[in-house]
Amino acid sequence: MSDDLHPGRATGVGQGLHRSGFACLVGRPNAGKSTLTNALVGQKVAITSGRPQTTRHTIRGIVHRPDAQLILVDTPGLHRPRTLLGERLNELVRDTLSEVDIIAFCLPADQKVGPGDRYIAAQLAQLMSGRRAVPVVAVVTKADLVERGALLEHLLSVQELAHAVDREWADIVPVSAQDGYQVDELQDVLVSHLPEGPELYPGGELTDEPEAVMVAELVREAALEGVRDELPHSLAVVVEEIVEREGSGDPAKGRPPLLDVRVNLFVERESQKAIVIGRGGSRLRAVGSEARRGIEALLGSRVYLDLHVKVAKDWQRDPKQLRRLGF
Ligand SMILES: Nc1nc2c(ncn2[C@@H]2O[C@H](COP(=O)(O)OP(=O)(O)OP(=O)(O)O)[C@@H](O)[C@H]2O)c(=O)[nH]1
Repeated sequence: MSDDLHPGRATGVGQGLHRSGFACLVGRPNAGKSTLTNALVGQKVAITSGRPQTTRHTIRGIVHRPDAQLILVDTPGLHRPRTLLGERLNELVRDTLSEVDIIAFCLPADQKVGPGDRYIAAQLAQLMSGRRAVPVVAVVTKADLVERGALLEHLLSVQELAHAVDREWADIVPVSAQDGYQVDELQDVLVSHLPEGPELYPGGELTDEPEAVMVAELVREAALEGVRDELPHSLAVVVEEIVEREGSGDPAKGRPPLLDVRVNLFVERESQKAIVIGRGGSRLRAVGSEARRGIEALLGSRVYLDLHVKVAKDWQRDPKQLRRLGF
């Protein structure tokens, strides 16, 4: 492939620079996103569980290398909305996409650029400009299925797709997840668009403690009850610790120990904090007892639940913050 398709590549390899961040693969159904994710991640990933990390970001894999950590997150497929639900879903997709550092738009080499691709390109065009513009790399997948001439033609029509929405792809990379053609190249290209930063998942591992995840989910549900419209996606729940209070249980008498469960709720604004806490703390107390019942049932133990509400400004926009918040 001619190198002018890969302008401005700089992975920082050998420069002692470490990059980290989030990437998202989009594309119409069957474009080869899952297969490519697996090929990119290869054997280098260690995910202890396939459980979604949150309802909004499912981590599909981590590319863990000495010079970079690339976290691949999933979104529901971008598609043309036919229903209101579809529109809402697409809003959610756009929210997620606006938080990543780089988007890879997958277009299969064996299929002509079609209306579905044009729809996605138009959606991406919005994200590619504005306050926090996200670069988009066009990835021509399944390159093994077509001859070189046809591939070149396809690359041109993919480039044209960007021009039609008045944008440029940050790169165009043909790959084959099947035979490994250019998969490492693509990895380098994606990494080159990440900001400088430390490992977000030390050792490339997702520590997945199912109990903590479920406890967080129970608190989140209780906290959103009745105020979902006011706190759409602005609430993040982090379980700080679950510890047994010393000397609290008595196995001889069949008395279970008391667990101290400390949980932080993060919102974006003071006004949201006020909503969560309620007048004189009344709402937070109700949230606490509701969640505590669920947690006691879940853990089979008595629970002392300690909830703290904190303001973390614009946490949704900042991937590093998201990581800190357990996303
Ligand atoms: N020949 C060839 N086939 C591929 C390649 N990548 C994916 N496929 C095939 O294309 C089909 C779709 O691949 P997926 O990875 O499931 O596509 P997807 O985009 O994740 O699909 P959705 O989950 O529907 O969005 C599967 O049958 C794959 O085996 C490739 O590089 N070469």
